[in-house]
Amino acid sequence: MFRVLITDPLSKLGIEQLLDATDVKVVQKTDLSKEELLTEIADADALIVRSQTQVTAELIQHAKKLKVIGRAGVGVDNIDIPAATAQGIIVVNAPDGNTISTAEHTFAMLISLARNIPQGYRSIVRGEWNRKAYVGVELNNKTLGILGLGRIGTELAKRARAFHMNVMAFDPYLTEDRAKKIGVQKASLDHVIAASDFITVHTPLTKETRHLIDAKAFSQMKNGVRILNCARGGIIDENALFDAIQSGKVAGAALDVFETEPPGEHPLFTLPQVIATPHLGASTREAQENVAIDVSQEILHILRDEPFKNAVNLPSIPAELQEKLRPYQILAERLGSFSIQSAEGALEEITITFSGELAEMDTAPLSRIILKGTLSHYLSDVNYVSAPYLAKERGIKVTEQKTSQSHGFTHLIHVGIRTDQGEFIVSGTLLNGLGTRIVKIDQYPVDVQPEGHLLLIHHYDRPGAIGRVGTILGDHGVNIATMQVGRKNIGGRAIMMLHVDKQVSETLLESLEALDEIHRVTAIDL
Ligand SMILES: NC(=O)C1=CN([C@@H]2O[C@H](COP(=O)(O)OP(=O)(O)OC[C@H]3O[C@@H](n4cnc5c(N)ncnc54)[C@H](O)[C@@H]3O)[C@@H](O)[C@H]2O)C=CC1
Ligand SMILES: O=C(O)CCC(=O)C(=O)O
Repeated sequence: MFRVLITDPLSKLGIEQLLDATDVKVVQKTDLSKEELLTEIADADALIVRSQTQVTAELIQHAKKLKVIGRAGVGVDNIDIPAATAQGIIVVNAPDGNTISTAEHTFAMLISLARNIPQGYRSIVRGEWNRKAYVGVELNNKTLGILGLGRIGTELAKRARAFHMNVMAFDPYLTEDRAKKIGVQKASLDHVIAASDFITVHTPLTKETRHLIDAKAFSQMKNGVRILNCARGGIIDENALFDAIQSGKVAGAALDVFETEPPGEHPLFTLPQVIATPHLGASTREAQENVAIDVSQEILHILRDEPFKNAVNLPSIPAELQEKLRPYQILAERLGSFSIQSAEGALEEITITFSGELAEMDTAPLSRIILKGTLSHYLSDVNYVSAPYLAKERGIKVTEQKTSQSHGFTHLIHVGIRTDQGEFIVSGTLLNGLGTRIVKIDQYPVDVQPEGHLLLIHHYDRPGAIGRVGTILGDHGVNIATMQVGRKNIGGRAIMMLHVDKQVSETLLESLEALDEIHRVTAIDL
């Protein structure tokens, strides 16, 4: 039974599939203290949050069983992604469900800002009738500058175009083609900042976007510019905004998000030019249902080991590709494990080569699995989320390459290991109907099923060597299930690959290594 902990309010309808699942126990506890949260997380398999719960490295450390953190929404800046990745926890979000609601909210803020609607309302309910104080501006023919033309920025642009605004956008990933399709002018950051009557930000909050709009940016803007932030507090420097409004440079600002939430009695609220909402961008019935449905679905897929799509700390893999790669997973993991157990010395580099039909596919997920297989030999709790991170942290170079040459096989995976003591390479394939096979160890062709207890023996090709190995194994009560011998030339170096029925002892390995014709014996357990 999977325990799914939900610590922020979520749509009940949206989480119905979790509540109905017979393999899931849903625990919904909001407004938990830090201590309560640390206790609750200890035995949770999945955690679902919105933006309130701060998923810190400390919280993640207390999560002993956690496989997945689900964010019912877009922004994951309340989740310590590197800490989750290091601990092998998948982070998923619901990127599409609240796009329309947030774009509509931003548009509502845009009109409210242009026409002083909140200020007018506040005045009239105070009993005033002050029409002169709240004269606004039209949107028609004005320039809207959008920083970040992703999902929300794009939907906002469409709405602004319908109001006959000129829309200008800066986004590092915006192509001329896409800009044309959406009907916006692609421009540099400086140009958008200098030419817009309204500027709205729709980027995530990252190191690069923190204070994207600062005092210098304000100084480059048109006089009387109006600013909107319905993305994340911190993208706009709030102190600089305060100064820019006071100096008259900025005519008004509409804010849905704040550097600290809740913002309390914020100095910006003392300025009549500022209108604000308490992070309501995604607060519609529809958006909340959508994101809860999406994130619940992803959580179920991950817990049940099924294909999923919206991982933030893993490259997204289309379900169709996941299905295609699935048969290779066992081979990949076993090759990773085999290679590291066979090599001697401290691991420095892993080179993974995909050949034949695999060279045509996106094999990055298989590389992660191979890496997991390799690193698991040294480290506990490695999974395919944390494996690349852990390799990098330890200075292990990982290279993936592809070649069309598959030496008569439809596909091959080669795993090359370089340690401080030498190099080792193993190649494997999936034989139609016959399962996984190791087909080459270093330069020796073999045909070995990568499973169970194996003995890899490097020896010199001399008469009697095989017999003596058999005798020693027999003396230690170890039965040989299969045996393969590979050599390059008569009397030269050779290998024996044995499947044995049980794990072998250190004493047995030492007895084998004591034989003259043997120079190395490695026990491998897969
Ligand atoms: N107020 C609210 O309730 C909500 C706020 N949000 C916020 O809105 C943000 C945007 O959401 P989506 O449009 O769904 O995300 P998205 O990922 O579709 O779009 C973000 C865009 O920002 C661009 N970008 C990244 N760095 C940039 C930079 N330095 N300069 C210019 N552009 C940059 C990206 O290329 C991307 O196109 C989210 O990250 C989230 O923080 C999202 C939903 C609700
Ligand atoms: O959960 C919420 O209401 C906040 C939505 C949001 O900010 C996001 O999806 O990034």
